[in-house]
This record gives sequence, C-alpha cells and structure tokens, in this order.
Amino acid sequence: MTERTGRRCCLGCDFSTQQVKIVAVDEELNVFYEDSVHFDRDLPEFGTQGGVHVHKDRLTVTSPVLMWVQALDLILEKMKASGFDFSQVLALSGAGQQHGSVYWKIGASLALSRLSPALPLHQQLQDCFSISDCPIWMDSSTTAQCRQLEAAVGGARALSCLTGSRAYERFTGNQIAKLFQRNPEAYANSERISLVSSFAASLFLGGHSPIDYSDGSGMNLLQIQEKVWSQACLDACAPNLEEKLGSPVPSCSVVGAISSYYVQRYGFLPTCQVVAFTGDNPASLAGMRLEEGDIAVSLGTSDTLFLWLQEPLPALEGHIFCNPVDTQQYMALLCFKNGSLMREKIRDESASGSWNKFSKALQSTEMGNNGNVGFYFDVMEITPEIVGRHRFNAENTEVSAFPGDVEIRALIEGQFMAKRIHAEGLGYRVMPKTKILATGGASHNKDILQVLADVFGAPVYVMDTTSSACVGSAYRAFHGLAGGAGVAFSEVVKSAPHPSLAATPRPGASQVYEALLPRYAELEQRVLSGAQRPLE
Ligand SMILES: Nc1ncnc2c1ncn2[C@@H]1O[C@H](COP(=O)(O)OP(=O)(O)O)[C@@H](O)[C@H]1O
Ligand SMILES: O=C(CO)[C@@H](O)[C@H](O)COP(=O)(O)O
Repeated sequence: MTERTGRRCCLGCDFSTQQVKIVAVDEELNVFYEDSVHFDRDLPEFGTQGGVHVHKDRLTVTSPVLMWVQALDLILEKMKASGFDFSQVLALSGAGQQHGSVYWKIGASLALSRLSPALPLHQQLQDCFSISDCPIWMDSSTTAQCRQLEAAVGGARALSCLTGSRAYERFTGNQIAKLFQRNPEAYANSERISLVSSFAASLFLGGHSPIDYSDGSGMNLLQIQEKVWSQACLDACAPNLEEKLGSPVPSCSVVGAISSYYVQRYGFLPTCQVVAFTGDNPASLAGMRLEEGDIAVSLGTSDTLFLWLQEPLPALEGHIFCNPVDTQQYMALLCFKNGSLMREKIRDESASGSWNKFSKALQSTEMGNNGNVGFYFDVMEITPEIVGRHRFNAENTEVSAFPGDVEIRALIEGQFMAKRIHAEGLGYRVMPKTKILATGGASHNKDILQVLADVFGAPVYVMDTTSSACVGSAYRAFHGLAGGAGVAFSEVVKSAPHPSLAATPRPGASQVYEALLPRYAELEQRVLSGAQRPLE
C-alpha cells in the first residue's frame, strides 16, 4: 500500500469462498491498495469453516448470504478508516465464486433502492432473502436434478453443446430446480435469483444487477453461442424462471451508476460506474491477461485450470464459458474441488501445520517420488468423480500409507498430473512457447510452483498479487469505462505490469513425467473403475 489519496482509480473486488478481497488500481494500472475480510476469522458469528457450512448429508454445502453482505460493510469501513479517498473511484467491478445462488425475497428491490446511509447494509437487508443459506459451488446434492435436466434436452452431450457443460451438481440451474422441488414457497417468494457475482453487483447498484454472459455460462441454462437463456433448460428446472433471472448481458457492460447509499456514506462520486460483475475464474483470466496458448492455474479454495478458446468445443468433461473480455470468444475451464483445503489437511497431518515444513518436504524428495503416486480426494472430486485417498507404490500396488515427505510430494505431483492429463483430454497441448500463469493463495508457495513447472515442462509466472480475480475486476472496470465491447481489452490493459517468472522446469523433469503421466492416468482409471488390487 502506498499513497491513498489523489489517485484516480478503479476498484475490483472478489467475493470468493473464504473471503472478500478488494484492490484499487490507478490509471497507470498499478495496484495501490489491497484489503480483505476473512469470513471464518473476521465474522466468526456465522460459524463457517472455510467460508461454508457442510450439512449433515455431506453433500449440501451453503454459505450465509448475510455474511457476504456484512463482509462488504466491513471491508468498506476498513478502507474508510484507512483514509481511502472514494471520490477518486471512476468505476468498479467485481467477481464472485461461481455457480452459487442468492434468492431475493419479493420487496428486496424496493429495500435496495431505499438504503439509509446512516446504517450498515446488513442491518437493512436482513429480511430481503427468501433463503438465508445459499447453495454454493461445493454442493453436490443435485444428482437427481442433473439427470432430469439432461433427459429433458436429449442427453448429456446435447446439454453440453447447448450450454457448454453436461449437467454438474454445482451448476445453478440444478440448484434452482432442487430449491423449487424442496421449497416451492421460497421459490415463489423470490422476486429475483442472482449469482454470487450479480448479487454483489446489486449491493453496489442499489437494485438488481443482470447476470453476465461469462458467469451465466456456469448455470447449465445459457446457450453459450446465442447468449440467451435456453427455454428448454429453464422449463426443465422451474416455472417462471426467466423473469426471476432477468436478461443476461455482455460481461463488459456498464450496468449503472453506484447507489446514492455509497455516495453519502463513503464519499463515492455519483458518476462512479458499476461494470457487470463476473465469476472469479473469468475475472482471473482478465487479471492475468491470458493470451491464446497460455494456460492459467488458479490455486485457491478450488484448483482450476483455464484457457482462452476461439471456438467452443463442448465435451463431457470440463466447461466452456463465454469469454469475459471478448464477447465473440470463449474460455475452457476444469475445476478440481480438492484444492487448498486438501493441501492444508496433508500439511497438518504430515508437516505439523507448517507451510515451511511442507516446502522442505518438497525440496527433499525426488521428482517422480520414486514411483509413489497418490490420489487425495477427501470430498467427492469433480474432475474426475472420485472420493477417498488412494496410494500406489512403484509396483502399482495400493498401499495404505506413505511416509510424511513422500505423502506431500505424492499429493502435489498428483494434483498437477491430474491437471495436465485432463487438460490434454480437452485437446490442450504443452507447446515450446507455453507459459503457465499461476494465481490463488497457494501460488505464494515457490516449491509448489516448482512441481507445477516440472510436471508441465513449462515456465510458471505469477503476478505481484495472488488475487488476479480482484485485479482482473479492476481492469474490467477500466474496460467497461472505455466503452466495453467496442474496445479491445488488450489495448486497455497494455501498460499493465507483466507477470514475473517464478519457476522453470528442472533438468530431467520431462523424462520423469513423460513416464509418470501415463502411469497416473492408468491408475486414475483403475481407481475410477474400483478395480484396485487388494491392499498390501
Ligand atoms: N504458503 C502457502 N502455501 C500453500 N498454500 C497456501 C499458502 N498460503 C496460503 N495458501 C492457501 O491459499 C488458500 C486461499 O487461497 P485464495 O486464493 O485466497 O482462496 P479463495 O479466493 O478461494 O478464498 C488457503 O486455503 C491456503 O491453503
Ligand atoms: O466451481 C468453481 C469453478 O467452476 C470454483 O472455482 C468456484 O468459482 C470457487 O472459486 P474459489 O473460491 O476457489 O476461487
């Protein structure tokens, strides 16, 4: 953080799984303010772990909507207390964890438009939601609704061609269908259904914000080529859904001016523009200024891998989303649920809770881990659908445990081999000019990035900030301000700082992993088919 006054800027914020983060980026595209509110630590009254509540069935996962509202109150108060000059903010945009849904009760729009600047948001919006616990991306309780949706449109492949993905439990259409089936009254009482991203934009707008094309692609409801809701999908999920969703808009649209609430309470100018919010992964694509051929790996609560695509090539694995910075283009995304929280568990079990010791274990073990390979999926994985821990020695025999250091390397190598194998399944190939852009909390860890470089045989770059979704949101705000769809995003961000090199593949890495990758793929198939040999 440097000076806080007198710098015209755009704000970018991110409502992610574990926290709300915010950055301010000046007109030279330098980040000069960063802050965050961590749900478990800063809002303990909501009793979340990792920002969520896992329900008794272990499948349903929700987050309290008022926790997100209160986090926005807190972060803006922190900025105000630090002397941040809100009158310099030209525009703002933001991101949200993808797929999660918020149900605004009838009358919420009126309440949003009449906010009193004397009170924090959470005190005024308490009665504005028809359900207080929102389903989020970690939820996997909607298998029945997924099968119903696929059957309604002619099967998984047909749904993927239409919406960019086969039916996935966390995708919002299936979550809405479950809510309608289980709690029709709450559904009927909802005047609007938002994604986490458009919900957060609504808080700034003082009215319902539209859903943008890119985050809207994670719902199993949007026709990604035509960019309209699919009537067949809407009808298969719930009645009158179109009116509750509103029309989707291009991701670079200005959706309105900031609500007078923020002008009076914090000193924003009434001219401050709100650019449509989008999903955290699409926002990261913008923040990392991804170019064709590059690959982005986000190591946040979830691990994701994404690419820029010119043509949509829908498949039965992975997702195609509309591109957040160019309405004619697309992005491909793979999501791995067992990301940072799984790494934290193994850190606690095998490295006494210390990232330092975790790193030392990576440094002291050999590339290829002497043939020891592991699968660590404490929660049902998305890519591929496996649950449990499975460890194999160099003879491909399943074993029940590894020594601590071997366990840590097996976890990290396994996570990155899975990413490479599944990316190649989508047609992606590592080329001599391939750059890997890493982001998210675990990209702080150089030893983890070294394994990433070794497994992919490509250099890994990082940005100054690990919060590329926030920075991408601020860049998108500048893009929206400059005219949005009519202006190339790359032009708007051309002076942004370049990512810096964090790791290059070590000598011998390609031989090690060329041998190990096919073995990992075979073992994954073995685990998937349940055809494992008996334990040692
Ligand atoms: N030095 C580190 N090594 C590995 N992982 C780390 C390190 N520092 C933070 N993390 C991980 O980063 C995660 C949070 O990442 P972040 O991208 O902020 O999450 P999200 O945006 O999903 O809330 C934490 O759960 C933690 O496990
Ligand atoms: O489900 C997905 C993407 O499809 C997740 O990547 C969520 O978008 C959560 O993001 P993080 O909070 O882990 O960044």
